[in-house]
Amino acid sequence: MAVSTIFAQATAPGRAGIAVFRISGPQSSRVLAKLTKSPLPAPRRAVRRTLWSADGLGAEPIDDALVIWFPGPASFTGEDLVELHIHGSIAVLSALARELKNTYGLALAGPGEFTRRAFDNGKLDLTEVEGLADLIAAETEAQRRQAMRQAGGALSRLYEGWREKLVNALARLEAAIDFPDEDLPPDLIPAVDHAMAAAEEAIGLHLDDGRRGERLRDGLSIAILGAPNAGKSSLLNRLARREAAIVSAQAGTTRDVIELHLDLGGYPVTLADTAGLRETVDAIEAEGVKRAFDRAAAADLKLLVLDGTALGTERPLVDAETAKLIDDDALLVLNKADLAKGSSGPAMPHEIAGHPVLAVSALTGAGIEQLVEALGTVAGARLALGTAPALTRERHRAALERCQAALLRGMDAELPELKGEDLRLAVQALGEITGRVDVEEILDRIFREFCIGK
Ligand SMILES: Nc1nc2c(ncn2[C@@H]2O[C@H](COP(=O)(O)OP(=O)(O)OP(=O)(O)O)[C@@H](O)[C@H]2O)c(=O)[nH]1
Ligand SMILES: [K+]
Ligand SMILES: [Mg+2]
Repeated sequence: MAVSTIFAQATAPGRAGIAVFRISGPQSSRVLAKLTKSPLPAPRRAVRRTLWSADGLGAEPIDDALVIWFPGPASFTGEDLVELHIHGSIAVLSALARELKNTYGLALAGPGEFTRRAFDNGKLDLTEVEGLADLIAAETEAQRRQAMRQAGGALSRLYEGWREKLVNALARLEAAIDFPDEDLPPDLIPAVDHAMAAAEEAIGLHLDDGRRGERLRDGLSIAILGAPNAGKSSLLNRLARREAAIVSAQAGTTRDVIELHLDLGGYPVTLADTAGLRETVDAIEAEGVKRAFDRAAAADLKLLVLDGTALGTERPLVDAETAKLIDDDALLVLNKADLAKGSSGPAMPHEIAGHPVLAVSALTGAGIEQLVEALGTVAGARLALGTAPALTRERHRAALERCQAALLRGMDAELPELKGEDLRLAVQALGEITGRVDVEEILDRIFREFCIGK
């Protein structure tokens, strides 16, 4: 089937100084020459050209543009490709789109179609495609760095490296099975087992990373929890620097979980305000409290807000419901320090139940800087990029777990045929991650180099 030539606006919709159109496919050069009424410019050089409309009665200029000609395969898609940098007005954009469709019969690209073509033409593998998608979606510095690594092939090299070693082991094993009469080295099976064990160990270490790569993509989830009126919503607003949640003196104000995203020192964080924890007969509030506990269980970090005005009174500083949530993933915050800290008042505690406590005032902003710093430290510790590339997607995790299981089975298998089958499944699972799957092709290549006197 003939490959179609597609076009799309590469920049975001709406009015802008400049917008970029991309055209990819076999018709690209013809369209560019006709559209500019000029010969093709030198490859990969930006040149200024008038774009002409051939639509309607007489020729008419559409826009004054910068055009770049990328002959395939040295282009993003691997096909002949053209970039048109035009003025980003709605009228120019629609005039050009109309021209490309009506005069040249080009098809508007579907979502991801340019990248799909890049993948089909071997310009990117699947992890690189995903890295590119993450780079485009990156909101914080750490996300950008992780995405850049992956788009640059760091994960691809890691997984392909493991796969290549396993394919080699598989080729040797298959040779032993297919040519049993030949004199094969006696240490062949142990060597295959050794290769499987080494890969299994490396994959195990990679899987056991506290999900930091996946967390970095999603953001660290922090839940703000505590008794009614402790000042949770006030704290959320203070951290967000806007009035995101309703604050009132009435206990039981917040019902729904209110979520917002923050950039904490380059790390993405999802902050959730929740209903005040208490036993209640109000059905709606009770549902809110249930959701708060659910959120507490799902959160990476719990920010437990205590009401500092309870200091030096009969009221307990830590209420029974909040006490249930104190564990290693909890950070205690003593709010309303502005009220609690009088010259005659009781001293602020620095720890409760062995957990450090930060004194803050959501009202005045006192202590908030220290709190942000503490949260940033936690986010950094949980999300920071290590030297080895991190696992970033559930899809990869699932395939790696399948690979690992196959390796463990295969290492135990007595029969070489069964060992080989598991090894083949392990190789297959790794190949699915990058999308470079064809085992047979690699086996053929390796077999050809195999010298068994045949
Ligand atoms: N003085 C003082 N008042 C505060 C502070 N933080 C919150 N408040 C007040 O405490 C009351 C309750 O604040 P909220 O932020 O609504 O408390 P909450 O924990 O979200 O309450 P619920 O949603 O009902 O559980 C409001 O009147 C706030 O103005 C603080 O740091 N200092
Ligand atoms: K309240
Ligand atoms: Mg609230």
